[in-house]
Amino acid sequence: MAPSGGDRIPEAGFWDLFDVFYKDDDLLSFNSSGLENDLRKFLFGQHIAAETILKAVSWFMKDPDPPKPLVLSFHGPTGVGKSYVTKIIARNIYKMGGKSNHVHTFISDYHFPHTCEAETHEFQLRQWIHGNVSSFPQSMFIFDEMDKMQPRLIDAIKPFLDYNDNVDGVSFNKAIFIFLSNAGGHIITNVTLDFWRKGNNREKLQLQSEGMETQIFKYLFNDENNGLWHSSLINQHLIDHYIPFLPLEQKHVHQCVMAEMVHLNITPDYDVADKVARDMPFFPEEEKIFAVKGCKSVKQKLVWRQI
Ligand SMILES: Nc1ncnc2c1ncn2[C@@H]1O[C@H](COP(=O)(O)OP(=O)(O)OP(=O)(O)O)[C@@H](O)[C@H]1O
Repeated sequence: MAPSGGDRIPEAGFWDLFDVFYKDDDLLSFNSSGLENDLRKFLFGQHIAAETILKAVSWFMKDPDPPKPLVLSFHGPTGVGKSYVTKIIARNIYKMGGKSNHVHTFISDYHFPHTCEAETHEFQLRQWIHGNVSSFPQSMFIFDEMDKMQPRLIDAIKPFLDYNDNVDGVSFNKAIFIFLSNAGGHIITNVTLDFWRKGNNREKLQLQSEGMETQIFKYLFNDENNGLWHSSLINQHLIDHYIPFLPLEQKHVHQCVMAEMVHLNITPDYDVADKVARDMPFFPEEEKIFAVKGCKSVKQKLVWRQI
């Protein structure tokens, strides 16, 4: 009964009815090499994200007494694997992976559409998180379109993210919070493009290259149009890692097509994958180096070819 199932956040107290379902032990014994293998095998073209996520999640999962919950903020253009990687993380933590009752996904526009109901949403969101963590401390909360979230709601979850022994008798220090957004995506794209134009090997691009991490941080700190700016999450340093997802090139889209063929039980065909990848739109106008939609709609293109 997580919001990811398409349900609105229920009335306060509603989750008490489901307490019994949260008693099951859905946790896997965490193994960092399992996560490493999955990231290496299934996540294409995201060496910075893969490395940072592996270190952050492994360190956190192995700590028997973390001082605060793990808070990750994923940034990047569309279709480059931000949501996808949350599933990879989830399946290395929970037996039921992303379908676990302990993985809760909130989509700003869907779950919190009306500013006028902010007070109700704020209350329900707090209740939902508090209730779930009190039943299952290792819960995971994913906030999609975080930059569009009302600052008031972001501030509502702040006490859960901080260095607190407990909030109303519940410790949140074993929970994981992941924020997804396109905020800062243009900075990541520009840095990657500059790097490419200088003839550098993409894999040599690092979090600190061209001050990328600082640039993202500064942008979030200064851009009045994104919800994070208005909240105090950034200046109170409650986010542990800002993780950039790079724009994908044609070879990565090709890898996505090959993976999707396996997923769809189609015999993988390198040439067909090549055609599908080439058919996707690329930018900038002159060089056509990055996929406009990343690996989004690869599945639709493939299915379309099968009809
Ligand atoms: N780097 C990648 N490696 C492997 N598959 C990928 C990658 N990026 C995207 N995909 C595929 O494309 C689909 C769409 O990607 P995803 O939903 O993760 O994009 P996103 O970065 O969250 O985009 P948005 O910002 O628009 O929400 C995924 O389900 C996955 O199948």
